Amino acid sequence: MSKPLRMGNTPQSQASDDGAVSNSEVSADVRSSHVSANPSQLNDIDTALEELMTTIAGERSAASFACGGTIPISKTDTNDGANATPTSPLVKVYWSLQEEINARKVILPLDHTSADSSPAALKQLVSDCSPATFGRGNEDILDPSYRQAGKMEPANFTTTFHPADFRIITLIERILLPSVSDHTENSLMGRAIFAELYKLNVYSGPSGFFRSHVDTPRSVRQVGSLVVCLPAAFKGGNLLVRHQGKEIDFDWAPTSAIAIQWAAFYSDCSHEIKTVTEGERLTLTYNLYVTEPEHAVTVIPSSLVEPWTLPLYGQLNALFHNSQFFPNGGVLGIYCAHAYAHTSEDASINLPRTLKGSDLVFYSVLDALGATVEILPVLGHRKDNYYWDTDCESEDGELIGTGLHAHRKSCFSTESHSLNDIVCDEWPHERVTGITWLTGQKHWEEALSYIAYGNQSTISTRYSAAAIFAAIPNWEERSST
Ligand SMILES: O=C(O)CCC(=O)C(=O)O
Ligand SMILES: [Fe+2]
Repeated sequence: MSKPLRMGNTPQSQASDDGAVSNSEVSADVRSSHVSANPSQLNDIDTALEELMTTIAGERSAASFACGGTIPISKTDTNDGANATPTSPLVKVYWSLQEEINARKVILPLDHTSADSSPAALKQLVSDCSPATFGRGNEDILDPSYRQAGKMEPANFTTTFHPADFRIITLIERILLPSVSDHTENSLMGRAIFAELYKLNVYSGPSGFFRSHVDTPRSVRQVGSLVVCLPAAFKGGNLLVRHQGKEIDFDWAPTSAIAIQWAAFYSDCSHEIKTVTEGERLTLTYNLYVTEPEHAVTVIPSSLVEPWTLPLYGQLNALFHNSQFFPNGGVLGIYCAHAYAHTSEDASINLPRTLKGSDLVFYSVLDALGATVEILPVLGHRKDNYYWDTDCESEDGELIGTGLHAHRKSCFSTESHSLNDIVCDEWPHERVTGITWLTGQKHWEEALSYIAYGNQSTISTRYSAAAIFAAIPNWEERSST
């Protein structure tokens, strides 16, 4: 195989937001679906629906500038991820101001059963906070007419609550990340949200508040903020988040004593906290960053998982260092053990990024050892009609796609063309011999459909299996690296 391995095609970029719909397409359906209303109601509904369409189709979608949720506290349940509605155990906060040796502790919500769960413990935490400033330009300002709150730095406290345990970060990725950049960029780069704990804040009744502001971005990669409201009773203190003329009102007071509540929003949203009239509104704030784009081929960043820790590494490394193993180079192949939609439109975006289990290990280890690794489809030998063109199978070797092709639908028929010609024209491939296969085919996807001519015409389909190929350099090259 003379350097047959190359990366697949990059598909065309897609619409900027998932599910975006064109206004004109939807309007017709919408109008015909409310014929019994009176004309003025119709106008109102039409206007509302048009606004809705604009919201949904919006570039940086106004439909998804904020999101939030509630996690009830349960004294007995553990969060094992099995429940659809997860609950949180009591939240412990430990803190220590610099000179102190022993950490102090409060258990929330207060249930008065121990000193750690008493109002005095919470009061201690509040009094150990220092006045919270806010950013204006490049300065940190202390202005009680703009913000009345206490703060503690992450260096001085720790908590048993972690947003990732409740899949909050995953949800934020799914809701807010798609609008940060377009779909193709997000999928291609394997972007993720990273939450950095920024502050513990307390807004105390009867006068804690924070006037309308936009958070100061801590880096160009910051896309938003996450606020987690710990379970402690308070009244007032609504968080209002605004974006493009829309406002979301997070009213956490009614369940403040029995649940953790959270909100996340984009960095460019202005927001404010209304006055806390009673109690303590205790929050953890996090800066949300979008992670550095991963190089499309770096499936496992070796800075995060060292390839030598993967069990397959030892075996393959020994082979690489053996002069008898492929002295003149060669190609190892495994058919993927897991099913991937490798003939879907965005297959070449999603693979190899979404490889799993042994496929991921094989790919990463060989990549780390210096092989050229690629995922390509192999056309199956399935014969599903009488007029099968035997030419197609008479030659040696595998029909390997030149890239991860989307399922092709040919309008050619075997009445006028040989199947060989149809495959050659419609499914770009190379015929490759000499692959050392380590596994057999497991999963098939529709690769090429065409019109098969028999007693009557039918649509016939050939299937492909995704395989990982590793081109191993010859011994001379291997021994010199
Ligand atoms: O506590 C909140 O709800 C928001 C806090 C906030 O806006 C901030 O810390 O910048
Ligand atoms: Fe803020």
